[in-house]
Order: sequence, then C-alpha cells, then structure tokens
Amino acid sequence: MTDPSAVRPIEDGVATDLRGEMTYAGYLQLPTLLAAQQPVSDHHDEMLFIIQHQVTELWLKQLIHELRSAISLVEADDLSPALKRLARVKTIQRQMFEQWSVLATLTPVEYVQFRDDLGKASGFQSPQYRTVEFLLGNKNPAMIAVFDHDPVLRDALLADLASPSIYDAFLGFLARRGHEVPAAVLERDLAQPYVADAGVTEVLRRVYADPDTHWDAYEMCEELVDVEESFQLWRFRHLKTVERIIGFKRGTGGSSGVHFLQKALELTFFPELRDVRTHL
Ligand code: HEM
Ligand SMILES: N[C@@H](CC(=O)c1ccccc1NC=O)C(=O)O
Repeated sequence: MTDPSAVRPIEDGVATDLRGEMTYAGYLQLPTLLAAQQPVSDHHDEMLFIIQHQVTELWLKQLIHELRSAISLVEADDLSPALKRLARVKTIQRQMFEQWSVLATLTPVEYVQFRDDLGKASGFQSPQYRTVEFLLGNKNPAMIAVFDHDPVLRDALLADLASPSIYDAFLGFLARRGHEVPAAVLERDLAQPYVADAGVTEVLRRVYADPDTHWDAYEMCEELVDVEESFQLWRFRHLKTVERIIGFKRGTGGSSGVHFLQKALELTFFPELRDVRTHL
C-alpha cells in the first residue's frame, strides 16, 4: 500500500480533461503576467527588484479601483459601502508596508551591480502611484511633467488631477448634510494643491464634538486618518529602505534622493483632520 504521508491520490472528481475549459492559467493570464519579468542585467538580484515593483504596482491598481469606487459612493451620499472600500484599502496598505522587508534583503553591494542599468528610470515616474496620490488629494500639477513623453498617460493623469479627491468628495457630502463648508473650499480649482481652511476645521470640530449625531461622517473622518497614516508609513519605509541601500546618493530620477523623499513626509492629505485634534 502507498504511504499516505508520501502521496496524495487525485480524487475521481478532479477535472483533468480541460480542453476548451476555463483554466487557472487562462483565467489569470499567467503567460502574459509571467512573461513580464525581463531583467536588463544578468545579475541574480534584479529579479527580486522587478518582482517587488510589479507586486506593488498590482496593489496600486487595486487601491485605485477601491478609491475610485469610494469617491463615487461618497458623491452619491452612500457612506457605508464607501467605508467598506476604505477598510480594504487599509489592509492592502498593510501588505504594501510589510513587503518592504523583502527588498531590505537586497544589500548595497548587490544593488550597485545593476543600478546603472536602470538609467533614469525611477519610482517617481510611476503613473499609478501618482494617481493614488491625486485620488487621496495630494494635487501637484508639477508631477505631470515626467509623463509628457506619453500623451495618453499624461492626459489620464491630468483628468485625475482635476477630479475630486476622496477628501473633496467628503467635504461635498458634509456640505449637502448642512454643514457650513466654506464656498471657497467647495469651488476651489481641484487641480491645485489643497489649502487648509479654518472653516473646515470648525465643521470637523462639530462632527467630533457630537459623534452620535454625525456617526457616519465621524467614522469616515477616522477612516481617512487611518489611510493617511498608512500612506505615510509606506513613504517612511521606502525612505529607510532607500537609505540602507543607496545612502545619500542622488536618485536615478535626478532628485537629491533621501532628502527629497524626506520632504514628502511633511505632506498631509487631510490637514483639517490633523488640525481639529488640537481643538478637541
Ligand atoms: C532599491 C530600492 C529603491 C531605491 C534605491 C529607491 C530610490 C528612490 C529615490 C532616490 C527616489 C527619488 C526619485 C529619484 O530621484 O529617483 C524614489 C522615488 C520613488 N520610488 Fe523608489 N526606490 C526603491 C524602491 C522602490 C520601490 C520598490 C517602489 C515601489 C513601487 C518605489 C517607488 C517609488 C516612488 C513611488 C517614488 C516617488 C516618491 C515621491 O514622489 O515622493 N521605490 N525612489
Ligand atoms: N530611484 C532608484 C532606482 C529605483 O529604485 C527604480 C528604478 C527603476 C524602476 C523603479 C525604481 N524604484 C523606485 O524608485 C535609485 O536611485 O537607485
């Protein structure tokens, strides 16, 4: 008799004749997905570098999918399902944070062997990363310039730059609920950086002063604070990974490197959600 701890027999019901059927590899388009890892050097560790980035890009795609839906739901005053979307966003952000530990196994000695082969390529040119930043409200038209070489991409990003972020959508919701969101905020040029407004802080102060009356808005506020914190944690982990791998070298994208990344930690998506805490 075969040792059951050595062999698991296939059960009779297991489908093995898959001609003309939907299959695992077909459904997931694995030939396409797995043909997309094409190292430009012959260094062993470049595969990790590529896969780490590609996995991040896949999660960014899912974040965009969830955030776009959350924005539409808030615009339709349907906060409960929007909160569900953001709960998922947070779990994806946790994955993206944890993922840095894999890349941290790449040593400076290993990376320097294929870094020159990357030319001017840099994460700064990630269209999906920039889209997520725009959807969360970090609007900065200067970020578009690196996409000028690709007009289709540039126009898609310009559209997101000029569309309401999740915060714009939420402030619109609060206004429809009767809160005194200043007109200057509601009518602002969406393609420009968001500027904190004391009137919005006051609206949020009222929400936080009486959570029972404003429960869905209150929940949304705290969910946004969580998403922002998770985003900052990702930025910080990127910075620390960069520091341990390239120290204070300039970036391939042309920036000063770590110093430039440090500046992003001063940015905030939802300034009044930070400010309101001082007044509670
Ligand atoms: C060895 C690993 C890495 C190094 C040394 C590195 C280095 C850098 C540097 C120096 C910059 C500043 C722009 C420049 O001048 O190039 C940058 C930006 C960026 N990197 Fe990385 N990076 C690494 C891995 C990653 C990974 C895995 C991702 C995931 C997609 C990523 C995404 C980004 C993004 C989105 C930016 C733009 C950040 C912003 O605009 O604030 N990087 N990186
Ligand atoms: N900016 C990095 C290079 C780099 O990390 C990179 C290169 C090509 C594609 C994505 C990258 N990731 C993040 O910046 C560097 O200066 O070494």
